[in-house]
Amino acid sequence: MELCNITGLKGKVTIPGDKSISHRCIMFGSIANGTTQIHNFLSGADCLATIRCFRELGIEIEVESDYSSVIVHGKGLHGLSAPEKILDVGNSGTTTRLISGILAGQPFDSKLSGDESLNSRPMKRIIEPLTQMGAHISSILRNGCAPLYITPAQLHGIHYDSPVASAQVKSCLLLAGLYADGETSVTEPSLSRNHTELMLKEFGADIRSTFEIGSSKATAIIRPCEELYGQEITVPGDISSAAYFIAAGLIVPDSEILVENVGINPTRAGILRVCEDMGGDISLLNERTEGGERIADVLVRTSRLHGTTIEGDIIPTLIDEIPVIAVMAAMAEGTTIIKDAAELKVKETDRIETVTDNLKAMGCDVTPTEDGMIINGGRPLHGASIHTLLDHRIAMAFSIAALVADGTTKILDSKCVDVSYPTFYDTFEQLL
Ligand SMILES: O=C(O)C1=C[C@@H](OP(=O)(O)O)[C@@H](O)[C@H](O)C1
Ligand SMILES: C=C(OP(=O)(O)O)C(=O)O
Repeated sequence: MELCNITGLKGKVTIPGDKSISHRCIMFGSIANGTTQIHNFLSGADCLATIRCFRELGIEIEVESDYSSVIVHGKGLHGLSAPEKILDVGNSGTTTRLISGILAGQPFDSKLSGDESLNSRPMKRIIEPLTQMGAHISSILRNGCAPLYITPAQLHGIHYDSPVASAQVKSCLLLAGLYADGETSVTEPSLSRNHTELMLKEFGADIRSTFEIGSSKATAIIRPCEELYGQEITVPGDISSAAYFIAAGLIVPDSEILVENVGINPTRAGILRVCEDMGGDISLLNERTEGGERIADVLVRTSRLHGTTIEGDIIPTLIDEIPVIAVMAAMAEGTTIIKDAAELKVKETDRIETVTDNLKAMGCDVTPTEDGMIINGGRPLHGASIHTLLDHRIAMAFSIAALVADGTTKILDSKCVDVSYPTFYDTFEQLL
């Protein structure tokens, strides 16, 4: 994909369904009794991997040709059947870690494996606590990564003090907790996205959250239950996808964009605070609650941004948006410091490296650090070849950078946007 400098992005865009919520609808619907009807499902490759895995586990999942409606014919907590082949989790960390929690409680063997990037991401973070619960789960190559092999075991409830704020680790253990013989609780250093807690409650699970006063620690507690019940769910637009249009509206000269239908759950919406902190002209319109999730339309106008510091508890609430926040920081006056974000190193790529390498290639003054980066913004960016290394977030973030860079920017392997936002470039054209 080749892109160049433009001005005046005007109009409105509607954001496709949230990736995290779409995954969970399929998973929870599969182990619930009755049907789960999903509207506005995200047809990104990651969520299609989740559908593929649950079909392989014997679940009938009907999809409209445009995925506007998906129906999951759940078979209850104990209704999955043994897969005939290795479960292919593609590029999706969420599929891998959440499904492992469910598979650990099944009376059959399963193996799962993904693409090269997925199979190099750390799985010890779920193998260790699941093993503490009594699960039989191992890394087939003994390198702490997928492919994973899971065999039947009786699970026990544990308390797990997680060293990382990770919704995938938390959700994996909570799902395993559905199959345990007692209460399971997970404490994380600060609250990560809480869709699992909100949605499992709607499905009828006995789950609650507690927060330590005077500390940022958060604990989610689940007790095994008899059954879950199918739901009708409308998936809110994904704030992680909205982020590209929010950033474009703020940094492309003479722009005004209304980004419609954005999920603004506080555990996801850190980017909105950062835009405000950077001096962005951003407002929330038409705020509403649907299916327990807060939603709004986000209006952004071109703004003179300035640098900021992003650190601490806000990091888990914007972890996937850091690549595009870094692009905004490159265009902002002054210095932006991003720290406490070492988790970036274990995403689809090492995003500290991919973001800083590509920003440097465009002429930005940026220094990678152990847990983030320091960006001295305000220098003009120039067109470059962007090495996405097949990371969808890098492709989209640098497509936005291309709009404010001199000359032409070439996004290599731009097709990888399909992972989370297959219609990204089409939506873009609506604003030109
Ligand atoms: O639970 C989820 O749906 C996700 C959790 C986050 O990962 P971690 O749990 O590894 O932080 C995030 O980066 C990912 O895109 C989706
Ligand atoms: C990290 C991401 O996803 P996952 O962990 O599910 O692969 C992402 O979408 O940016």
